[in-house]
Amino acid sequence: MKKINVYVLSGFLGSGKTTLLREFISYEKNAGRLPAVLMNELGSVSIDSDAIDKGTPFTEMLDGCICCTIQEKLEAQLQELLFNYSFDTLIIETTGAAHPVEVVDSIMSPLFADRFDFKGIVTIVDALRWKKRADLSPQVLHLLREQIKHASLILLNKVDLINEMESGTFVFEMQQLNAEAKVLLTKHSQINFVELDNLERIENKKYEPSQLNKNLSLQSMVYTFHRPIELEEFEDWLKSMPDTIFRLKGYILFQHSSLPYSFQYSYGMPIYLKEEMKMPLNLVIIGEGLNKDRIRKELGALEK
Ligand SMILES: Nc1nc2c(ncn2[C@@H]2O[C@H](COP(=O)(O)OP(=O)(O)OP(=O)(O)O)[C@@H](O)[C@H]2O)c(=O)[nH]1
Repeated sequence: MKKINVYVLSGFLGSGKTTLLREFISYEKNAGRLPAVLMNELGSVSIDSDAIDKGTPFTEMLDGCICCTIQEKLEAQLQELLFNYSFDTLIIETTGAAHPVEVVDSIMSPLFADRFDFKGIVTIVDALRWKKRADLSPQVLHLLREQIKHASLILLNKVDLINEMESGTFVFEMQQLNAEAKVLLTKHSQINFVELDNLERIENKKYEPSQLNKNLSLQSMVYTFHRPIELEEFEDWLKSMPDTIFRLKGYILFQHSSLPYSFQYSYGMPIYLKEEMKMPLNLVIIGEGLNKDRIRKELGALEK
């Protein structure tokens, strides 16, 4: 039986993993291969699954964060996929808060290691976040470095938001952390996917997941809107948010429109896209040491 090629997409919250995933799925299909997707999301409601078209085998692990049971859950998901579908490529999008090596350990489980050919970890780095990394807590910075260190291919993404000199410096910094991986400069995670055919697995690098998990206090919450809100008031709220809120995504209904907007926010960049149908008005919020009561109160006040 031909083995299934497995790729792990890693990278911090909002770096561009789902953007890459979408293109990767199309590339595989155009090459005549059937891809399957396993998504591991930090939030307890699904937002990114909209990126996957209906014909693609797909399984999702919600709230699958950095807890000690991640491997068990992942193994169950992998088994479910293998049992229910036949496919040629498996793309695993890890939560931005995950250590990619933990995910790789699950793929290597004796339960099905013979079915998989693990190709490597692709790590996407948000260039703007890297530029401002001094603002991050030591734990988050450590996670970012680990994601870079264990990659077979590194995409320094969002280069439209930095200048050329910064790009050069950052590539050098990535290479200092990981001399074996190739570093590509990308916009919207656009790459020549032939790069992925030539990936070489990088192994035997030390990592200490238990220590990482213990100290990292990333949390997520979901706020469900019941009424439309004012765009301007929402933007004021965004500006008042602490820097430790890293990522927002979901659907919001504004007073000026009868249909909701999909909303994405990472590193100071809000993006609104109008939807064509009604969506559940859930907003996923991810950050370090979230003050959930306060956030609920503030968003609640926008609904009045
Ligand atoms: N300016 C700019 N924005 C980008 C680029 N790539 C992605 N984005 C935007 O960044 C946001 C996050 O992108 P995603 O692909 O959803 O990131 P992700 O890593 O999957 O996010 P999580 O799943 O929450 O960790 C989206 O609004 C993208 O449109 C880029 O190269 N430049």
